[in-house]
Amino acid sequence: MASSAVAVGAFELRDIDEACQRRQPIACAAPAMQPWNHKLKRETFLQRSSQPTLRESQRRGSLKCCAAILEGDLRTSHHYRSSEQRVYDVVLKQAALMAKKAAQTPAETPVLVPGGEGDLGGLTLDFTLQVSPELLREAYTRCGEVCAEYAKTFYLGTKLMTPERQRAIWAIYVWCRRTDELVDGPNAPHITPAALDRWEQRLEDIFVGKPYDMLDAALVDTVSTFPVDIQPFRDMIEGMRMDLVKSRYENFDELYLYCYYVAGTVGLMSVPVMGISPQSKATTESVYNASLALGIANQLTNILRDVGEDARRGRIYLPRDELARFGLSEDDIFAGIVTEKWKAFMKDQIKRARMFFDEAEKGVVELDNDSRWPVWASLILYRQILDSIEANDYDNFTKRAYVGKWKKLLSLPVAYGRALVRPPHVPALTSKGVA
Ligand SMILES: CC(C)=CCC/C(C)=C/CC/C(C)=C/CC/C(C)=C/COP(=O)(O)OP(=O)(O)O
Repeated sequence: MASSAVAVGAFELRDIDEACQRRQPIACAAPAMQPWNHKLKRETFLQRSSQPTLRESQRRGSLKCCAAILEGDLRTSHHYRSSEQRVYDVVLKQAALMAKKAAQTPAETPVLVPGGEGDLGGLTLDFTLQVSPELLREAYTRCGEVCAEYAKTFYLGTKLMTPERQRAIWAIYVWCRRTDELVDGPNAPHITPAALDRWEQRLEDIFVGKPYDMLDAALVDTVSTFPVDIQPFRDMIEGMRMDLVKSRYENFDELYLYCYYVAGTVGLMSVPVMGISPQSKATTESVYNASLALGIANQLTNILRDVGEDARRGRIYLPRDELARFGLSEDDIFAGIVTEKWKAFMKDQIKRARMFFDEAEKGVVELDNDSRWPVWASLILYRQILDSIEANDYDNFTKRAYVGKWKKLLSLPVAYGRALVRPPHVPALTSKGVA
């Protein structure tokens, strides 16, 4: 990465790398290095949660940081800036790419695709794939079946989207599911960083039109039809790498990065397919930001629901410094006893998860008409898991919080009603004109 000669203002990356080796920070005028502009409320909360305040030196960054961000490489930039700042740079980049790619004509779907050979943690790949329209249809149908099996409610929601959008969302969902299965599925004990590298190479192939199997072929078609960028996909694989080696989180900054990798990325992948309403006056980046917030909110909720289950696997996805602030230690998590300290800690964590849901809600209204309903449905349902943790009196060690069937069913018309709300600031259009 560092040896390529990409111009960064007055510098080139190779100059940057040399400067970095001399540990020489400088002010950087790269376009991605914009001042941090999240909402004050959120920033204050994050500071409370041991997020460092934004110092001038952080805003200026360093040469290496500029280079890493321009390359979209969170792995390199993490020594210099907070996770939220770094992830926000990805949001800005995705928003800019969406605008740029949306203006271009879509690439042709590849017809004859040379295959390859490889080994993915025991799975041997060997083929040349002929992608005919029938095969593609079959591939998408299979993606839909997988989505229906693992994410029923979300699948039902996608049925309200246009056929092109629903199948694209299924293809993305299936890729995420397969990526997750690498570290969480039956083959997980055999998965090594090298296997993840091969999965990433396979991803790169998908983005140049070379699928290894039918499900990949669906994604090849999706990424050539919609302005979807590869970066969030790469970042999700990075999250899996992180999961292989990391089972403790020192502070919220570390946890935030993990949540971005494994869930915030899904939001960024989905927006280009779901589309922003033509009536929306919101900036693309604010919609991306809301989608990121929904991914983070979902993942934080998932973590809070699964504390006991994760502890039994030796994992604690809770900020260690915040536990300490409430007088709690690792041993308390493993002991799994609901104490007053635990309840106070949980209240604080639930509050933060709800703040991310609140931020996400502001963006749903800006999505295209037929995309709002499934997003509202999944948001309302997942948010209710937090209520259920409260209803369980914060016992997430021995009880799994869930949303009952009737509550789930009731959420669907509520979501539908909310989805009817159009983006603000624009008069509602009727068949006779402006109402
Ligand atoms: C809000 C705006 C503007 C757009 C929406 C963009 C989207 C679709 C965001 C959704 C992000 C998302 C679904 C992230 C995945 C988060 C998550 C924790 C999934 C859990 O998956 P499973 O592990 O299958 O869940 P269960 O364990 O609950 O079955």
